[in-house]
Amino acid sequence: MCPLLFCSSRSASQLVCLRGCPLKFAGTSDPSVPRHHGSHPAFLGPLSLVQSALKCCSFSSECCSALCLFPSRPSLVIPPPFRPDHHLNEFPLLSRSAAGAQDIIAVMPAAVINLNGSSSHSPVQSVPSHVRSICCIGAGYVGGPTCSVIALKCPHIKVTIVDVNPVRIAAWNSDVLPVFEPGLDAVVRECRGRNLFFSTDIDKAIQEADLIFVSVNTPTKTSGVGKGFAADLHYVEASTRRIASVATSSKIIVEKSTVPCRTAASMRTILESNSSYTADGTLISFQILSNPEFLAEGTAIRDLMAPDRVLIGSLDTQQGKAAANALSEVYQNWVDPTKIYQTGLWSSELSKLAANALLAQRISSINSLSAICEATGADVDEVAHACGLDARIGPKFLKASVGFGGSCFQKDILNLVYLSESLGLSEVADYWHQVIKMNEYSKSRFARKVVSTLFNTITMKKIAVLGFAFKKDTGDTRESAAITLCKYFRQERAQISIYDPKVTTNQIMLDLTEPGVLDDSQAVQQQVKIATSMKEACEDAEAVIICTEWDEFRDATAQDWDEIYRSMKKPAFVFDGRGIVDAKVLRSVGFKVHAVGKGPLIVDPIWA
Ligand SMILES: NC(=O)C1=CN([C@@H]2O[C@H](COP(=O)(O)OP(=O)(O)OC[C@H]3O[C@@H](n4cnc5c(N)ncnc54)[C@H](O)[C@@H]3O)[C@@H](O)[C@H]2O)C=CC1
Ligand SMILES: O=C(O)[C@H]1O[C@H](OP(=O)(O)OP(=O)(O)OC[C@H]2O[C@@H](n3ccc(=O)[nH]c3=O)[C@H](O)[C@@H]2O)[C@H](O)[C@@H](O)[C@@H]1O
Repeated sequence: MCPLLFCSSRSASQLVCLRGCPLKFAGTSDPSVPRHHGSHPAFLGPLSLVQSALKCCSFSSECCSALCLFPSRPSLVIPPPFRPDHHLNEFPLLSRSAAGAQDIIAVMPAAVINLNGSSSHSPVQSVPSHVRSICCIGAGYVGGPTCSVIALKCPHIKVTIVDVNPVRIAAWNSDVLPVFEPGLDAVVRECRGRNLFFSTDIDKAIQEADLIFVSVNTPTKTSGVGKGFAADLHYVEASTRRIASVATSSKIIVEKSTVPCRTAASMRTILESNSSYTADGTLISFQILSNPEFLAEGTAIRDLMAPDRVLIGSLDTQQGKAAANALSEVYQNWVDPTKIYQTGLWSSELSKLAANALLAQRISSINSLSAICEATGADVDEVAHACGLDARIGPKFLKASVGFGGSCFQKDILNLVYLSESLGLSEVADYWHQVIKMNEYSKSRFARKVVSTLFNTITMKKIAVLGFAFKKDTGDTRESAAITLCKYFRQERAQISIYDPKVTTNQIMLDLTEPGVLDDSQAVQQQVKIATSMKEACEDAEAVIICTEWDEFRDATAQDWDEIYRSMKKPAFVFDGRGIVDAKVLRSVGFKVHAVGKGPLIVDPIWA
């Protein structure tokens, strides 16, 4: 006899198994069995029994369509959509075994959800066609500035930015914002308290919102499958599950985080598998959009105010398009409609990875050429300019450097490499991986040049590092080339003095300490000193290393450099990793200068 209980539809008295076995149904009088739309479960029992019953019974859309899980609390009812054509493995809760062996599973005779996400039985609440309230999950470098600008440009929309990190939220509510970004303070000052709010009350903000941006971090995985390459999506999944569990009305969910191609499908499965009903019994629904962010740090406000394009990916369905139009309407408050490009979901997701890969590829390309320039006497700036004059190539993003940094280029390319490998496209994976390898090479080549030039040893020598952020006009140090260089100098047992106008001492110390290495933080304290000015950093140093292109380094006068030169040990070297100083001026002051991508004959004869 089949051990599972079946209740044919709304009557607890008609007890019969789908295979016709006689059954007794004990569950319906049990107060812990939830009622859903007034219905009793079609199946009820522990997970393993439900699974075996699902295997042995043929399903019909009339009798059961949704699955409920109520492990410990009867109130935790999570009814995912179930299509009659679903294979058992597609049954989200069962295949991912969100349920434990002892959990009781009920299959409810509820709505039949078809492929388009609409219900053929229960009424479904559509997502809003106009946005009056926005929630942004993730108050980071992207969520904060992006939604602050939306609040500025859309005073009729209430924008609430939420985060699990109370310290971050407190900072957003203070006079010292957690993100340094030119122009951001003014935007936040104008909108905060008007239609812009920062909060840790995530559930309330979710419930109030018509549209939710998911703008959480998606770092490279550091363990498990795909370690070192794949994106860690657990923050995205946690946010999605939270939305599903607390939403009380239909919503547009927008992927703002950079994610691997087809992540929207996973989010959709989670949301649909866990969606609930409104107070009046209508099934709530979600439309998922991809709206990747293309802002660059340091110019975020400018990029957000006047974006090259706004990309919105949606499902090619009526509901999908309607949701995309609702988001487009938000942007049209300040963005020209011709700049808003609507695509399919997967194209939009992939375009973000592709754009970053193509940008980083240009930098690795010019950096590879800078090595040839240094070996031949060519000047990389001249080469870049000459190439960039070709309209097909264009002049931007061809500035040779010590190597690119930032939180995204490396992680997104590694993600693309992983995606290509997973698709069996190993040649494609190798191709993009080379962009990262070239970047690593650029950093190590530069570091080796410093050591070899300083007579093959920097042990106990003072090295001044100017700039620690990964680029100017940001306090962000993620993947900064300065970290790689300083770690290299630490291994060579140099004394390092660092000055950056925006990066805090704590952040620098944290970045330079090897995690898990005993006493390393003390060693860093002894080896690394933080200066409060460029001149202080350079005093008594043997070499100055320019890692970040801050304006104050570029704009230092001949007199400033002369003062620095006089305070340093001789010979005094400058290694310009950003190509920002005038080598001729510095040489006239007395420095030996090495600039990335400048041949020795042009810069200085010391390496000839
Ligand atoms: N930083 C940048 O310039 C750009 C980043 N992106 C992408 O945007 C996404 C976010 O990046 P960032 O803002 O730089 O990251 P971030 O690390 O600065 O901020 C992410 C925030 O999300 C919060 N968070 C994580 N899980 C949460 C949850 N379940 N509930 C509530 N809050 C949660 C974290 O506490 C953190 O404050 C990433 O996918 C990134 O690739 C895209 C374009 C530019
Ligand atoms: O997805 C992201 O996170 C973002 O990544 C980059 O923005 P970001 O990393 O903030 O800054 P970039 O200006 O792109 O600079 C990245 C790194 O490349 C270096 N770079 C840039 C340009 C160049 O010509 N040469 C060069 O070495 C910069 O100094 C920096 O270290 C992209 O430019 C953004 O469009 C994208 O949204």
